Amino acid sequence: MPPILLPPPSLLRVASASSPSGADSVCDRLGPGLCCCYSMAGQGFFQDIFDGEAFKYYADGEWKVSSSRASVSITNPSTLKTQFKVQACTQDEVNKAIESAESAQKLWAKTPLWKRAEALHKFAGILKDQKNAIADVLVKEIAKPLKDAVTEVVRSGDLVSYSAEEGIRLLAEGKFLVSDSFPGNGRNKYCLASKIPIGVVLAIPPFNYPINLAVSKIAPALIAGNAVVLKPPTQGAVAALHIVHCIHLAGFPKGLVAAITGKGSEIGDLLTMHPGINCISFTGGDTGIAISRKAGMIPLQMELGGKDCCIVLEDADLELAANNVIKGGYSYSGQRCTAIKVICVMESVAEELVQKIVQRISKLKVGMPEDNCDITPVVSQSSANFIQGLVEDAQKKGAKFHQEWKREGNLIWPILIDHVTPDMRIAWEEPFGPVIPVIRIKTVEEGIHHCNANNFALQGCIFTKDINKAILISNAMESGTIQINAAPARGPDHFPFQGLRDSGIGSQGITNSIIMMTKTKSTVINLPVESYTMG
Ligand SMILES: NC(=O)C1=CN([C@@H]2O[C@H](COP(=O)(O)OP(=O)(O)OC[C@H]3O[C@@H](n4cnc5c(N)ncnc54)[C@H](OP(=O)(O)O)[C@@H]3O)[C@@H](O)[C@H]2O)C=CC1
Ligand SMILES: O=C(O)[C@H](O)COP(=O)(O)O
Repeated sequence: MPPILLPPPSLLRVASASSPSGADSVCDRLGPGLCCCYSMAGQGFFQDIFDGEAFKYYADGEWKVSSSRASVSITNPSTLKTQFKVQACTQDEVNKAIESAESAQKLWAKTPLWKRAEALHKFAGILKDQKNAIADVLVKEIAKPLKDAVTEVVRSGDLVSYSAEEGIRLLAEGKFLVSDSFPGNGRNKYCLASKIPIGVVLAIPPFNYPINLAVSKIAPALIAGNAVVLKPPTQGAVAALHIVHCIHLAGFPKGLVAAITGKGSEIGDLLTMHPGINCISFTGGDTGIAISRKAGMIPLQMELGGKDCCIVLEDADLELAANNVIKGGYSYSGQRCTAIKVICVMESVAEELVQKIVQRISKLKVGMPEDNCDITPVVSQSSANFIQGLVEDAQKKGAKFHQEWKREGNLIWPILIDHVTPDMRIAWEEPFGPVIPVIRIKTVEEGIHHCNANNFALQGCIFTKDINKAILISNAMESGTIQINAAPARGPDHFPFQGLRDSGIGSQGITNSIIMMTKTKSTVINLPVESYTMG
């Protein structure tokens, strides 16, 4: 079926002043059903991945339609209409994809490192060439602001190339050990230890970075000689399928990479408990905790939720702190695990900081992702309802609001909730939305305590001009990463990135991911007599 070509967005939407969401857009006038919204998804370069109704899944080097004849609908968070459909894959299709990945991996493990790197560089190049088409999908699928969507694709291409280069160096090295360093031994044993592939890696990224958090698993896995089975988030699946097409065109061996679509709640256990899976790399919510209890004897890499605590001291640069709260707390409408999720500010400077943040919030552009607004609709109605629940709880318990609560569909206007107390849910829970609580503290220890009392322990940050104090506080904050004088962030993507307690297992970042997706093999040479290499 030829791709449907639609006029550009400007002809489709008429945003009225009162409702920036363009409530009277052509899509609405056309009534319920598949949104007419313009999209480059599955067209031109990507037409092979689309069957005219639903996007295909990818296995054994081919784009396929599921025998289930069923599909999963994906709702555009901005229009609340079905935007895309993907295959609901069957158990048999999952099994076949994993079998094909297992056999392809055996050959891939014998592919020279430079050839693996060459294929990854080719993938990165195609991905970056297609940044606009893929960014357009992110806008429609997860309401990511267009500028951030393009950034995510480019950043992902860079991550793939960096993984290729890092892998060539890292995996070219092993260890050579001699036996006499251990008491009682002479030098008659040589040990050659090297990193070898782990097998088939199951990659499960979340909705908020369906491209970057997919390649952050795929690229390290591939350079390390593994196969990859990708289970993309339902919302974000079409964007993920677009990058899989870039992998397909880069010429990786048939079957080495598979992309299985379907609701995590329906096929998730089949994948995570499958005997053919040798490692799981997961990013998302507490689903990861459930998975860690079901998975077998395999390595797990988990990056879960966060309640990143921002501690502001009396000597802080409050302009800097306020700027970072805006960038670090409200970008992508707070839907980042590393977003600032609670501010603990010394009460002597609290009023001044709050006013600076309030003034900056008033300048944030609220509206649609196509228009590059700062605050766009959150990913789903259930997410918006959850956020509203936390806000209402705080309101009921006496928190002070500096902005009116305002919501239109999934679009939530940014708010700062002040004088938050520990009895309020928002002091502890992760809204994953554009709402930030402020707790006024009398001592730094109160801030550190609040940070450490949470089940989450992903990142945190401190604003102070006293570097010695910053280090001491950072040491006391039990989180995976502490940023000093900047907002939490995962990037740059080669930095180690890890969550403690309920925020994760293991460590990401390109190098740590490559290492985690390998295992060690030792070969010991036993000499008939001791032998010392002489100069
Ligand atoms: N650490 C982080 O970066 C992120 C944290 N989060 C946190 O998680 C919360 C929920 O977000 P959400 O994206 O729904 O996170 P989920 O944990 O529900 O989903 C993450 C991924 O896991 C898949 N999944 C769901 N159930 C299973 C299962 N039983 N077995 C295997 N995979 C499964 C999902 O697929 P499917 O979409 O089909 O369900 C998705 O691909 C957020 O509000 C936030 O608190 C969310 C995103 C990123
Ligand atoms: O899981 C997330 O939300 C991302 O890891 C955050 O990445 P960022 O800090 O680079 O936005």
